[in-house]
This record gives sequence, structure tokens and C-alpha cells, in this order.
Amino acid sequence: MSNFGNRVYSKVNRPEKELVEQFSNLEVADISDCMNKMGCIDSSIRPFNDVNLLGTAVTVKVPGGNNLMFHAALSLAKEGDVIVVDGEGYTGRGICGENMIEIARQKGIRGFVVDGAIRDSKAAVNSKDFPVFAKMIQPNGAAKGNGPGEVNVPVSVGGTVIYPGDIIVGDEDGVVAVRPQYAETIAAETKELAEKQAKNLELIKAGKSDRSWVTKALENAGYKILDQTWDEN
Ligand SMILES: O=C([O-])CC(=O)C(=O)O
Ligand SMILES: [Mg+2]
Repeated sequence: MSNFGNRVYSKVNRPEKELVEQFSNLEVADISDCMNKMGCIDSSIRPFNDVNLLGTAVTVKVPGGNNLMFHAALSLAKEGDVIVVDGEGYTGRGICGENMIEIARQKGIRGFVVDGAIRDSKAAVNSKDFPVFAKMIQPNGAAKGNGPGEVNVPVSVGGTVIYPGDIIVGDEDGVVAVRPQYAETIAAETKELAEKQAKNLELIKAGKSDRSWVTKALENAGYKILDQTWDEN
């Protein structure tokens, strides 16, 4: 039998730290705008605290409710990694809690993204330095025996494919995954966009917002604004 479904890889092609750090003050929504409004994981996976997330993906695939491979990844992950778990969206068991969060913190792991449920949720909610993103809370604990499951293979998390070594950025809006080979360009474009947005917001706050693009977009789409109420003939 092939070992598909049971592969655990210890090595990850991690991007240079300098490349990862380029995303340190960038917002997830802006990064996504510079990826043609793509790349974010489903918003059902939400932040449990307001600590920003940035690091490189160590990926995990677990069968719903079994966290043996999550523990394997916790042992293999290195400083600067984010553990990203494809838990099949299953929320019937909490697959990480206060112990795993504390072990990860001590190793310099930068956070967890879990397509599934967590437990001991106050450890995540009260943390000032360890971001946790997950779908739900479920106190029933995880099974641990015999797998199957995988570490450091491409996974699907919240509908987005995440590869080992992807740059993972998370904030109060959600999580985006950036492939390292596009990261330099995406970071540069995001910085430019953020500056433009800041200037635009200044204009809006000063009451000088230019709305002419809306009129033009409606005209281009063939709309006519009707000068009547909806129930008039
Ligand atoms: O021990 C586990 O596998 C999950 C848990 O509750 C913890 O990390 O505290
Ligand atoms: Mg626990």
C-alpha cells in the first residue's frame, strides 16, 4: 500500500526571514487586494485574540477530531513557524488547548490556524502574544491514536490550499496565505496600496472624498438612476 495519507515530512522549504518580515505591518485585506482579492481562508475560521499572526506554514492534515499529527507537527515545527491545520472543518472535538499553546509559545512558534475546534479557550482568548485562529470551541477532547494524518504536505484550510513554507499573515480580519515566489512583489504592491489608502482616508475624513468613480462605473454598466419611488408607474 502507498503511504499516501500517512506522510510526515520533517523538512520545509522556508522562505528567508527578511522576505517574511516584509509582511509585518501589512493588513490582510490589503494583501488580498494585491492578490486579485484572493488567498484568504474562509471567515468561519476566526481570531480568538487580537494578536497579529506572521510566520511560515508547517501544515497538518488530521482526520476530524484526532490530533496525533498536530502533536507531531508541534514537535517538528521551528521558531518562526505557524502551524496550519486542515481538520476537515470538524468541530465535534477540540484538537488543541492550553498545553499545546504553551509548548508552541516556548518553541517560538508564531501561532495556530485550525480548520476545526479548540478547547481550554481562555488560553487563546487571554493570550497577549500567541495568535489562535479556529472555527469554534468544543471541550470534548481529541482522539490521539494511530492517525491517519500527514505533516508538511499541501492541505486545504478554509477552502484555500496552503503549502508548507507559505507565508501566513493573520489579523482581526482573517488569514491570508502567500506563496513565497510571489511574496516580494505582493509585499511591495501592498505597501504602495496601504499608502494610497491612508491618503484616501485622510481625504474622506476631511470631507473631500471623490465619488465621481461611482457615477462613471454606473454609467459604464448601463444604469440609469430613476427619479421616482419603486412603486410608481
Ligand atoms: O492535550 C491535547 O491534546 C489538547 C489539549 O487539551 C491541550 O493542549 O491542552
Ligand atoms: Mg487541555
